Amino acid sequence: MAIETKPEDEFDTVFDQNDSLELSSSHDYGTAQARIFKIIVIGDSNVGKTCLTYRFCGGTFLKNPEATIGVDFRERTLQLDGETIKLQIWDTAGQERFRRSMVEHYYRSVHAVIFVYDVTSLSSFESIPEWIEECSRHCVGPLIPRIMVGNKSDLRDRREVPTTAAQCLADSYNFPLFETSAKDPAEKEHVDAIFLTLAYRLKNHKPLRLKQPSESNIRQLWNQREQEAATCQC
Ligand SMILES: Nc1nc2c(ncn2[C@@H]2O[C@H](COP(=O)(O)OP(=O)(O)OP(=O)(O)O)[C@@H](O)[C@H]2O)c(=O)[nH]1
Ligand SMILES: [Mg+2]
Repeated sequence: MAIETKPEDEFDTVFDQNDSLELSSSHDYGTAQARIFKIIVIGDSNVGKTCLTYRFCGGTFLKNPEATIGVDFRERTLQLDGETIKLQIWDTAGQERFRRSMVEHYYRSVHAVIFVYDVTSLSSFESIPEWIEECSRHCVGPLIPRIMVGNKSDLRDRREVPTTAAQCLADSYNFPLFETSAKDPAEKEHVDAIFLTLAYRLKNHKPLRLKQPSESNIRQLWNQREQEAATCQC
């Protein structure tokens, strides 16, 4: 899957400009006023991180996604209370072999973290504490907003993780919990709401400006990612 450095091109075609949540596409990409926030999305492989971030940034369900190698970047610009906020979303690889060399990059200067599990996979839910630990090991401070998302709620007959258990875990960490589906079009606004929750929190609590990653930084990550893909035995 190609790295996405300029997703705004596709925003123009897929976003509903009359969105009731007052989200805008990226016509104002690059404006000096925009505050930029880096959000990383982590969790086991196959839980739907790519589909969730694609749903939020691209507006549709991504059919036949490939396993993420290293990281894919997505972006969406929002107008919140008259302010332009740019969410720079790092869709990370769940597979250890595809993420190993990138982990340091993920956590550097992160503003918020989304932990994703699959409600039809108990093991992905049981991994959440390990992902939280990894986050702490990389010095992500307690003031960095974190949320937990149980994806694939459309697969009602295959559910393995009860909401009560998930709520219990989320409460123990003091994280908000969302259950949703990247696939179900009826959940589109709910997916938006997850990211909006973070955006509002960041907007109200984070005055700092994140420097836009330079083309050369992105190129460096991309090269690293391609090297990994080339040496992969599968
Ligand atoms: N039914 C259903 N399937 C989903 C949903 N989200 C993702 N999927 C499917 O789950 C599989 C994995 O989705 P991805 O988004 O690639 O998962 P990922 O977490 O990015 O995986 P890695 O990149 O390997 O870490 C794909 O077959 C998707 O079609 C959902 O909400 N409902
Ligand atoms: Mg992925």
